[in-house]
Amino acid sequence: MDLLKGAVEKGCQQYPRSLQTILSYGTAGIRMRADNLDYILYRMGLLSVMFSKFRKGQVTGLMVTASHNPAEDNGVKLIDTMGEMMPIAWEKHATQLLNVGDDKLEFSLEAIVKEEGIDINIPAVVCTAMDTRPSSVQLSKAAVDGINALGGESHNYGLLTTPQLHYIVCCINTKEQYGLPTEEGYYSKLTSAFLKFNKDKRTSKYLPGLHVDLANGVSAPKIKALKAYLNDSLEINIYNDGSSGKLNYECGADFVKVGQCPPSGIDLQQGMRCASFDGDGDRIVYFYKKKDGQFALLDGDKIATLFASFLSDLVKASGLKLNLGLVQTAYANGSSTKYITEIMKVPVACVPTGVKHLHHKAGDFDIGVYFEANGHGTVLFSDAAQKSILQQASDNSLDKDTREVAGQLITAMNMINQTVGDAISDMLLVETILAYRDWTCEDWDSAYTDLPSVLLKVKVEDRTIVKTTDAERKTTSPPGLQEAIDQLMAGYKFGRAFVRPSGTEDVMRVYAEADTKENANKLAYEVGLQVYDLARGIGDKPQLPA
Ligand SMILES: CC(=O)N[C@H]1[C@@H](OP(=O)(O)O)O[C@H](CO)[C@@H](O)[C@@H]1O
Repeated sequence: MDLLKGAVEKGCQQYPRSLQTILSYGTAGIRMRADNLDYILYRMGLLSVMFSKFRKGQVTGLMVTASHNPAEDNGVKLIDTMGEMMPIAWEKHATQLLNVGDDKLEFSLEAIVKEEGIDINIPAVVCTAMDTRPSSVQLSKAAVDGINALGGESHNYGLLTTPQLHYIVCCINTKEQYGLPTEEGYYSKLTSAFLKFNKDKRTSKYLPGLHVDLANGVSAPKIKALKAYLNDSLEINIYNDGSSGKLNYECGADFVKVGQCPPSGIDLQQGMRCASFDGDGDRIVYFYKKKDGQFALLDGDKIATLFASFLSDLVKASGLKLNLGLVQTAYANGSSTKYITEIMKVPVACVPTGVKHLHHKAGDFDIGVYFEANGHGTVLFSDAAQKSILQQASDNSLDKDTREVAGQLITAMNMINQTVGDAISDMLLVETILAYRDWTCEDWDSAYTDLPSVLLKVKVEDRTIVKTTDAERKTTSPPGLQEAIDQLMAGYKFGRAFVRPSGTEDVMRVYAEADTKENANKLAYEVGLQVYDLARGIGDKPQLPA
């Protein structure tokens, strides 16, 4: 294993492991806090080469991207696109490889080779990309050094959104069946579908103007590039483009969703249809001002129901027998789940937090729509579904209308980035559906009314003592916590609450919803106090949300 030895020796000299490191493989990839982050990227470079070899030379992707939390300046999120998404089974390797000391690195690599039966002589290819943080340049270099040190071929795509890198990796691995493996290929695939669907649109209520907050992140240059392909069929007004302002600070999807308010920079007026992306372009939420002047959020749940109802109408009209399902997490608003199951009659699955869980589950359906409430999601079409839709569209024995509906499904499929949740692609599909139905935001929002909900964070000594089950909706430890939550929930109309350790921050998250905002706040606060008391809280006790 000279190759391993060489890679380890070189790497440990140039990128020695930091002594102060906190690492975990959480909901969104590797979370890290260290004096020098470079060594982590170097090791991820090594791991992505291993993965490419494991996949018999298929291309792997490595995205250097920041946390959605602007307060965590020293925290970095690293997403391994690994073709589609890092398989959950490989997370243990990532955690292990990143946590061992320099002296154990070689041993750790050998263990992966052995356990996964990797042929080390197979050539490996890794595509890298990064977001706009100044540190990304240095971090990408370390990743590329790691890739090259293990004999991997690296292709650096520079600045991309996370979903763009996923798309490119997928195009390469499918031998361009999915599209052309370039940024231009990406814009061209998505926008051709958008223009095709919207070419005859005649709307009176829907107006093509959209106001988009880009979180001062990498989507800003990308949306500018996209606009050139849209021929003014969608007017996009850009805010928070990074020319001033800090990444995700007082802007972006997370800020808008959690704070239930517009981002800084947008002076929200009635009649404006707005959207907020997150920093690396994989989440989107919409918002607008209601007639009564209230701020209204159209979050991932609302986007999911919009997509599912649209696709389900098309499937019904096409006569195709395809099972369409929706995947959510415990954070989905109770009203959305009720609406989907009882009114739309679409099956719903609930999985643990983190897009990797939703993505995998969506594969159980012919058409699987998945979204986290925070706006992270997409739609997957099974191979069989794609085949039957394509067949139907070209079956001349069928009437023209039926063939046309199948054609519309194909166009929608081409607009969707099926590799991962993608703010750009989701935005194009939302706009298409609103135009198709000639809907305003109010029309879209009227499907169901969200129950008031609230999110709290509680600091605890050790968040790993809290264990959950039932897709994180119940705790099994510490003893007594679930019983306490059950009792509190019973005291509120439509009361629902759960707690789980965050996978991206060093906190416990508390979620509560109830019939009124005041009750949701009270329930979250009371549950927060129980977490503080029973799970060894530290620092200030939770406060009643304002
Ligand atoms: C309540 C919430 O929004 N949790 C987010 C957040 O994870 P936590 O494990 O809750 O810290 O970040 C993840 C990555 O972006 C995202 O997948 C997830 O939905």
